[in-house]
Order: sequence, then structure tokens, then C-alpha cells
Amino acid sequence: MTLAPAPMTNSAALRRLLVFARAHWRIALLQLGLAVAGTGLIYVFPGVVRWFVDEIIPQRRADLIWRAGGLALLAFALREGLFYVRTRVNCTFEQRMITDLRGRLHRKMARLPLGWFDHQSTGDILTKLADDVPATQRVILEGIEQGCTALLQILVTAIVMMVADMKLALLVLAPTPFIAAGGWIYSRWVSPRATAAREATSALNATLHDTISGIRQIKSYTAEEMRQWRFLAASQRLQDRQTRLMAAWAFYAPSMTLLGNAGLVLLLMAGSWWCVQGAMTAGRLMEFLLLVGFLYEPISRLHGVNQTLLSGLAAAKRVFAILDDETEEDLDAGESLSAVRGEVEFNGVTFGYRDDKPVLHDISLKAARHQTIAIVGATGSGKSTLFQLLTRFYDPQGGTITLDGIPLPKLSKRFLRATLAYVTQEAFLFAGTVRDNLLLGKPSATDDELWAALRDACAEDFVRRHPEGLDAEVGERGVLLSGGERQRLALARAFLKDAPVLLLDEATSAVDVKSEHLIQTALARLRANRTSLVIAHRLSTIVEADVIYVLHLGRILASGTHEELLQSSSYYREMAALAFDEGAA
Ligand SMILES: Nc1ncnc2c1ncn2[C@@H]1O[C@H](COP(=O)(O)OP(=O)(O)OP(=O)(O)O)[C@@H](O)[C@H]1O
Repeated sequence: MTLAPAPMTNSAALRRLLVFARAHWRIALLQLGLAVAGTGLIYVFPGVVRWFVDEIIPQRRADLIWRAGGLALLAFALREGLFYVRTRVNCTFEQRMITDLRGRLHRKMARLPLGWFDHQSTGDILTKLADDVPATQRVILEGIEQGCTALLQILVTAIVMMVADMKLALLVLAPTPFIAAGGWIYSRWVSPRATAAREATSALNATLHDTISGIRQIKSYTAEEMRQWRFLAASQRLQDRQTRLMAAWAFYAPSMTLLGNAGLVLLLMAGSWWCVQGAMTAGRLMEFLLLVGFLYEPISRLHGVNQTLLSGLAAAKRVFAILDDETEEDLDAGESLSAVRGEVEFNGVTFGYRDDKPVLHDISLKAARHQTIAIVGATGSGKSTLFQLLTRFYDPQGGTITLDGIPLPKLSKRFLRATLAYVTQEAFLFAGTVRDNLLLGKPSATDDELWAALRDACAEDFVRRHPEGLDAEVGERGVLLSGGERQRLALARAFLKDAPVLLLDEATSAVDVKSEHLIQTALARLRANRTSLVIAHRLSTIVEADVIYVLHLGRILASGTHEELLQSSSYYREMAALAFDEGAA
């Protein structure tokens, strides 16, 4: 048993993000440089104000008004110009990082083993890709853009103040330790709750995704109300979590502002006292009042950054948990064979999706070169699972499976899967055109080859009837087609792949009698020079098979040809009697 990895800490997530941003260091540095330059320019105005109050006005130097005003205006213009460039750079930086991380996450997900997906909800995965990735990048962007510049501004302002007047500076800085402590307490409280809010968002999206994909079932069972309650419950959970976060923010933000303003009032009172005593000029006090704004404004900005960082780090932990998953499939580890004979053998194979619930027990079966073997058995007996093992979507806990005598783990998965044309029980089509779906079988296929495959799969007629032909849209999961049409397109895809081993999982169950007959003829042609493993509930489709294996509760009960089994297996005889009676009815 493997232990669940320890949850990532905020600082570990931040370190990972910085490592990730390293790939974009040039643009990050440019962004930081622009932000620093913009920050430096804000100190011009307070200096100009002091110049006016302490020099230009008392000394009646009207000749300096234009020069001083021009200087202040130039500083403002430069600052806003830099702001324009900074915004453009930020946008590029952010979008580059988001695209990069999103690409990595998608790549990783597509390579995770099937068992990983058994324990994930689609809504959760979608939330990670669509919401968590951008939130993650806000950490870097806001961290550099807002966080670094705010810290820098606080530091520079503090130094400017100290150089100008140490007494006043210490007075102004007095509330800052309390503000820092407030920020720390707030972060500790919010961090786990921000993660919980993200999880509630995922759960809400998962419910919504289920409603959309199951809309036909919901309507046919008039289960709209039931789904609505489920959705509202998930929605309420999210509302509660967000409300608690916002309540904390509502208290935190004004408390910190109050502390800052208390410092401002203190400065005004003490500064006025020193002015009255003649220990300070009014210009110095005014300069300080403006500088205080430059000190407290970034502090309040840091509170906002803190909020973004905490929620972004919660998102980052969810994203990194996937990126760090070590169970990624290596498609290229292992050998490839120069030629495939197509002999498949299972030897004492035992398997369960969970260790405590075996599905297949001691399975041994063999498909010799170019043979057709059929697997029959009641629903849930483990037929499709045999194919899941042959494709190495899962690996067995015991026994071996070989292709041409070579154990599957020795072959590269890319090679193994290229030798298998697998027509799954559910004829899945991707949103897109008929052509897009067929090219999955052979990306380099010409239109003539596509039409030939459609002809073989008895799908040519309905595609030709469509005005757009190969460019006809099939809709999400192929909803714009009938079940039979979907299945025939899936078959055409397998014909195009032209692999040495064919795996058919009830591929003919949704086509009409006439099409089924045509498909059987085509399949017979296809099977002539390749090994085929066929799962079919309808025995009529597999009576010609070289060997039929009867599976019952994950064990092989009997094997032989149709005639042999009719003699030797009472279980098979019963199945055949039922099947052929139904067929005759
Ligand atoms: N991903 C999975 N995780 C856990 N258990 C699974 C998974 N897929 C299938 N099972 C279980 O394994 C058993 C065998 O399933 P399998 O799909 O191989 O049966 P089957 O004989 O092909 O059934 P059918 O004829 O209905 O397709 C069933 O009890 C099923 O619940």
C-alpha cells in the first residue's frame, strides 16, 4: 500500500512556482525593472511640493513655478508611459506562463494511467485546467508586479523618511509591526479555507458537468428537481466557504487601514506640535504627509496581494499535485518488434481494479496468428477487462500476457497500442468532423482511403448523404449521429488503422440487421489476415470463431468451437438456446 503524499506547504508551492517562472526570467526581469522605475518616479512630486512650500512661495520665486511644475508633470507622464508598457509586458508574461502551465498539465493528464481517472471527476479536472492554472499564475504576476514593488516602495519610503527626519519616520513606522502581525494571522487562518473553497468550486463544476452529460437521462426520468437539489447543495457549500473567506477579509482589510490611519493622525498631531515649537518647517510636515501615503498605500496593496497569493497558492497545490504524480505512463520504454505475427496469450492472469476485489482469476487463453477467438459470458464477468489488460490500460497482479511470445511489459506501450485496433463498447467520437474522427486511425490517410474505410464499415452511404460529407460535424461525443452511425464510424476508424490485432468489444450491438450483415461480411474480410479477439453478447455473430471462451464470474468455464461447446458445456448450451430462441422470435 502506498501512503498518500504529505500536503504541500505554501512555501513549497511558492518555491515550485518560482522554479517554473525561471523559464520566463527575461520577461519577469523586464517586468520588475519597469515596476521599480515606475515606483521611483513617485518620489518626485513630494519633493516638488516641499520646493514650492519651503522655497518658491516664501522667497517669491515666480520664475521657478514653471520649472517645478514641468518637472512634476514630466515625472507623472513618464510614470503613466511606463504603466502602459508594464501592462503590455504583464499581459504577455501572464499569458505565456498560463499557456505553458496549461500545456504541461494537459500533457501530464493525458499520460496518467487509466486508474488515475477512475478516481477523478471530470468537473474537478476541468476546474484545475480552467480556473486553477490562471489563479496560480496570479501568484507570480501579483507577487512581482504588486508584491515586490509594494515592498520596495515601503523600504524606499522608510529610508527617505529616515534620512529626512528620523523622529518623524519612527513615529510613522510605529504601526507597521502590528500590520505585519495582522497579515500573518490572517494568512494562517485563510490558507486552509482557501483550499476548501477551491475544492467546493470543483465539486460544483463536477455536479454541473454530470447534469450536462446526463441531460437525456435527467429529462427521460424527469429528474430535473432532483438534480437541482444536488446542484443547490453543492452551490450552498461553495457559498458558505466563500462567505467565511470574505467575512475574514471584511474584518482584516479595514482593521489594517485603521492602524495605518492612526499613524497618519499621530504624524499630523506630533508634526504640528514640532512646527508650533519651531523645530520643523510646514513644508517638511506636508512632505511627510504625502510620503505617509506612499508608505501605507503599498501596505494596503500588500493585503490584497496576500489574499490573491493565498488563493493562488491553494490552486498551485492542486495543480502541482497532478504534475508531481509519479505514475505517468512512459509510452516509449521497452522494445518494438520489426514484424508482428499477432499471437496473443494469457497465462494464469489474475487481476482486480482494487487489490481487495479480484475480477479475473487464473485466466489462460490463446489466439494464434490470424485466428478469431471469441469471449462470451454474462455481463460483468470480466470480458472487457481482458482487453483493458491487453492494451495495458491496467497491469495484472498475477500471470503474464504475451504478444508473439514476448511479455507485454517488455514492449513499449506505443508499439503495443499501435499493433492493436481496439473498438470499444462505447463508440466514442470526438467533437469535430467525420474526417477528424477517422484520421485518429491513420493521421496521414487520403480522402480515398477514408472513403474506402467507410465503405468497409458500411458507413459510406450515410456520410455521402450528408451535404458536407467528410466535413460533416458529429457533435460532442457524436450526439448528432445515431448510435448505429457512431458505431460504424468507430469501426471505420479501426479499419483505417489496419493493425495486426483487432479487438472488438460488442462493436455490432447498435446496428440494424441489414448493416450487421454487411459489417459481418466486412469483418470476415478484415479478419482474414489478422488476429481478432471479439466480445459479443449475440452468439450469432461469433459462431464462426476458431475458439470461443466462456467466461463466468472472472473464470474460464469452457472453451472450444461453437459445436464443441454445444456438446461440452451446459452453461454455453443454455446461452445458445436463449440467444437463438430470441433470434428466431
Ligand atoms: N474501472 C473500474 N474500476 C473498478 N471496477 C471496475 C472497473 N471497470 C469494471 N469494473 C468491474 O469489473 C467487473 C468486470 O467488468 P467488465 O467491464 O470487464 O465486464 P464485462 O464482462 O465486459 O461486462 P459487460 O458485458 O456488461 O460489458 C465488473 O464487476 C465491474 O464492476
